[in-house]
Amino acid sequence: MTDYQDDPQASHRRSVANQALLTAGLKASYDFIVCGAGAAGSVVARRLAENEAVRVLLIEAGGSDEAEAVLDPGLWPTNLGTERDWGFVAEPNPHLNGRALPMAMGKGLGGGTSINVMVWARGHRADWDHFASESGDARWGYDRVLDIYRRIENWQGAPDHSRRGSGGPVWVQPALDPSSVAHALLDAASELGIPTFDSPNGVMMEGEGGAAITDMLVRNGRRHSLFRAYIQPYLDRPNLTVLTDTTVERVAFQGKRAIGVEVVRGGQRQIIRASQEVVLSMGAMQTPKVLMHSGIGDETELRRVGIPVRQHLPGVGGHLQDHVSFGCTWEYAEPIAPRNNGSEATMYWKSRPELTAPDLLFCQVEFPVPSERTAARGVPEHGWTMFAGLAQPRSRGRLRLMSDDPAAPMQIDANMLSDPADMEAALACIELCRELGNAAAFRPLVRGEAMPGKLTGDALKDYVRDSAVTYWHQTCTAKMGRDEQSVVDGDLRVYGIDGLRIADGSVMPRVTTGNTQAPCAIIGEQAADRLREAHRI
Ligand SMILES: Cc1cc2nc3c(=O)[nH]c(=O)nc-3n(C[C@H](O)[C@H](O)[C@H](O)COP(=O)(O)OP(=O)(O)OC[C@H]3O[C@@H](n4cnc5c(N)ncnc54)[C@H](O)[C@@H]3O)c2cc1C
Repeated sequence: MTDYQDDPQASHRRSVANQALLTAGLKASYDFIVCGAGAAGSVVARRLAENEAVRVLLIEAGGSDEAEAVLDPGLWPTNLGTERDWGFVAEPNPHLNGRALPMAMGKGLGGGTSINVMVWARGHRADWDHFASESGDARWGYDRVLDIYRRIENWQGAPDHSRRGSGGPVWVQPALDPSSVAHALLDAASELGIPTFDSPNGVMMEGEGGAAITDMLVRNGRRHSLFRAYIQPYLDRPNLTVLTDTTVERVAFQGKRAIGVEVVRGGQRQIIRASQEVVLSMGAMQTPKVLMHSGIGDETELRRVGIPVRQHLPGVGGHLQDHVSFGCTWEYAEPIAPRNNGSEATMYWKSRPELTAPDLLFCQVEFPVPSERTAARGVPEHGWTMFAGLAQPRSRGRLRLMSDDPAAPMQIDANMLSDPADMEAALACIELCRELGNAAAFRPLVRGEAMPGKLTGDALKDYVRDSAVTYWHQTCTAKMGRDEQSVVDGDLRVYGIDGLRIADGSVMPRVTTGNTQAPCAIIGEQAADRLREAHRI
């Protein structure tokens, strides 16, 4: 293995030549096939390929990540709506005044981690303990997960030996030299009696929450996606083939055993076999879609679109969760240029004092981020937005096939704010945002609040419905657990099927409290551990 950072040009040349050779001589069979080179898929493929005797194929529908829009941390918004975004759109939602929300997800090497905001957020202790109790497997519990985080991180901030590691592949750094507006957020939190911490990824997420400067995946001023962290240093290996621009349509079977995948590449359909296992890591929209096209899902739903049933699993495509977010915006007194990724301070807090863990999630954005509806209310030219969301929403959505054609889009019923408890939490969230943004700490920096302003009753509820957008944290559509709605067990094996596991955001029993790429890395690590154990590799 070469360290890509030490000699990037030579490594790059070697990697390109190696991958050209491997993909030109694509084999009919590999030991393991990992579908999707996003957050979790990159981790699984790398860990399997660490054993030189194991032949791994990593398949990705999108293309290269070598683009300034990917690598420059400040350019992340410019990827939305491009070929690097799947461009999903949810159904019109009556709880959002009939709005149909765009639900971007990353397409290309790195998946979401090549177009996201780079925030590194580990999830709360309670999330991981919930995963353990749902799966009945203590290895999903917080203490074990903390060990994995220590193993995978290359932490660049203040030492915290009991919680942070420094020898792993994932370079994590606190925002370097953050903007005055990020410091103001921490000061405003203190004014309200909310504790502040050195990092959002230490003790802060073991209790009630707090505020901190953001940890991010940025190295030497460039995006450090999980593909770059895990796969890039292995691209020159003979046992890891990375196949881009290739779409997995179905899993191939012999009876109830997965024996490979059916893919479309350059307009041609072909089957590539896996002698050991197939791992689905295509994200919370595409993994359930491929499962359903493979005959794994709710039998009534499958029959409705004419797909023969291989395994009845009613939870496939159900339980869709996401962090719904509402933007509150302040106008700057004088323009302040965004720094780093433009989101350098974060906060987690509670909508009700009796809660023991945060249910609200705040990422400060150093430019205005209105929804398409609230844009009409007047957006300042220069300002900042509190991107404030529900960290533990109760509403659940559902994905449905509209046809037996894998190329056809799905019906995405995101169903945000359908549970009345979510509206209550949203109102508390906006109230807290306004207290923060109007606190004394911000006064030297802002001219005033641009939106929502002092609204009450139905007008405030209307603001919630008009401003709601996705945090891009789609998860839970093939959940891990032991009830009849569960799709995978604690070892991430698909119930009723041999040789098929899922490793991505879709297996979460509930969305984690915070941004989701770090938890997806953990899911990838857990999958790899179980695979290595099962196959003694
Ligand atoms: C705009 C945006 C901003 C975000 N900001 C943050 C943030 O700051 N911090 C954070 O923690 N999280 C953030 N997220 C969320 C985070 O990136 C995702 O939760 C995470 O990437 C999900 O990981 P995953 O492994 O489930 O799937 P993904 O990373 O989405 O990877 C799935 C991969 O599978 C590929 N694929 C899909 N279908 C097929 C197919 N049929 N055949 C072959 N390949 C296929 C996709 O192209 C993709 O590369 C953001 C997401 C977006 C879109």
